[in-house]
Amino acid sequence: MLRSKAFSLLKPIPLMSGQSNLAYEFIHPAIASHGHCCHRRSVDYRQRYKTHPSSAGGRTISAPQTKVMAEEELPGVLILDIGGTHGVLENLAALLKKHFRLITMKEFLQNKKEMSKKIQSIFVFECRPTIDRELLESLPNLKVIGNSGVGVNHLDLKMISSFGVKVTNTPHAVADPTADIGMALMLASARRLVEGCQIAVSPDTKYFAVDWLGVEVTRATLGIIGMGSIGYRVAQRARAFDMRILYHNRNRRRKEEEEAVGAHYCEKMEDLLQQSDFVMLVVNLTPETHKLIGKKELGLMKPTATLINISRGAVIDQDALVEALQNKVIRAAALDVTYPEPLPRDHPLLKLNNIIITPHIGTATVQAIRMMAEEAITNMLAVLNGQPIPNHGRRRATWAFGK
Ligand SMILES: O=CC(=O)O
Repeated sequence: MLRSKAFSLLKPIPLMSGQSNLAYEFIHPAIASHGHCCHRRSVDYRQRYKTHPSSAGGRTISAPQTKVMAEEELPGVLILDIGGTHGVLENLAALLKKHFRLITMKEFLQNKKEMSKKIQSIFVFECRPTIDRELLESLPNLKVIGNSGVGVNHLDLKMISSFGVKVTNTPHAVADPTADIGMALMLASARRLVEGCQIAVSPDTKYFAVDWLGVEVTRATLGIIGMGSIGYRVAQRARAFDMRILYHNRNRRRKEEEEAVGAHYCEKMEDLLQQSDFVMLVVNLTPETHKLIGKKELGLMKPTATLINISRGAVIDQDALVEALQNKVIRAAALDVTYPEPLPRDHPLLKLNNIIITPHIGTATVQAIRMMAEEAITNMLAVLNGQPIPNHGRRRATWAFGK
């Protein structure tokens, strides 16, 4: 019961006009002024949630309890990689501060003896920083690492778990914006949007659209590899384009879920590759999915097909992709992820004209950054309070690795 109430905190609730909460601080003024976009209600977790239900917009929400803790009593969170010059990231720190005593890496290194005892959690923003054995050895009270983002391939889960530390991620916050980027890449590649922009601003005004024709997404076949919450959101969007939707996944979705988006299951990935006009990769990076798409798989795709990757770069064998694009084995590729990130400026992928590359921006939205932080905070506090992680263990589970 508590679990479902706590999870309801994660669902979008329309922001009321005049509502003063943290969610509001995180919205770009241009969006906030319209007052119609959906955001989750921000809750002060210093007020422990022994909850009573109330209703907002037909949904049950949990009202926080009253006790507010002093800063010194708050659990310490070490923050990694909150850099940048944007107000959004400062707001992120402000959001964490409402629930934790914030300790920056600089502060920790300056006063290791005192700080190391206070740190009970680590907040990881962006997937770049690594957490090594040495850091873990110096934090005797560490209980949880809250990863802000769904992919945790940058963390050594086995090593972290051996310290009795849990790792949580944020699949709910990332699903919609990442699915949006998948659709954006598919449409941009199909209609050669980037080339179009370049031509429109080039000094040569005599151009003919017939020289760079695109292909249509509407009624084409989309093959989704990886039908987790992001893949499913892609299918929901693709349905609006009357696309024929195929999917391949370790586990087949329930019949009602397939029917709701009109998706057909391909037990064999090969069948999906052979039939699809657009193949979208939405899997987690694991040893099983490392270089899942190589020369053989690219060879199975139609010469008119486009490969889109919104998961992790290493899911594709990039050398094989370069060769396939150079030899027109497939029509085009559109990647939000590569390895490494960014690619070296002389990388052969950057020299091709049948590719679009974006710099890993699947969750780079004002809303997603805030929602990821809130989801991570909810997870970290659940672990620290000895409570179940909201929605953990369901199909679209928040991961919680470790003992
Ligand atoms: O790449 C983004 C994420 O892992 O959420």
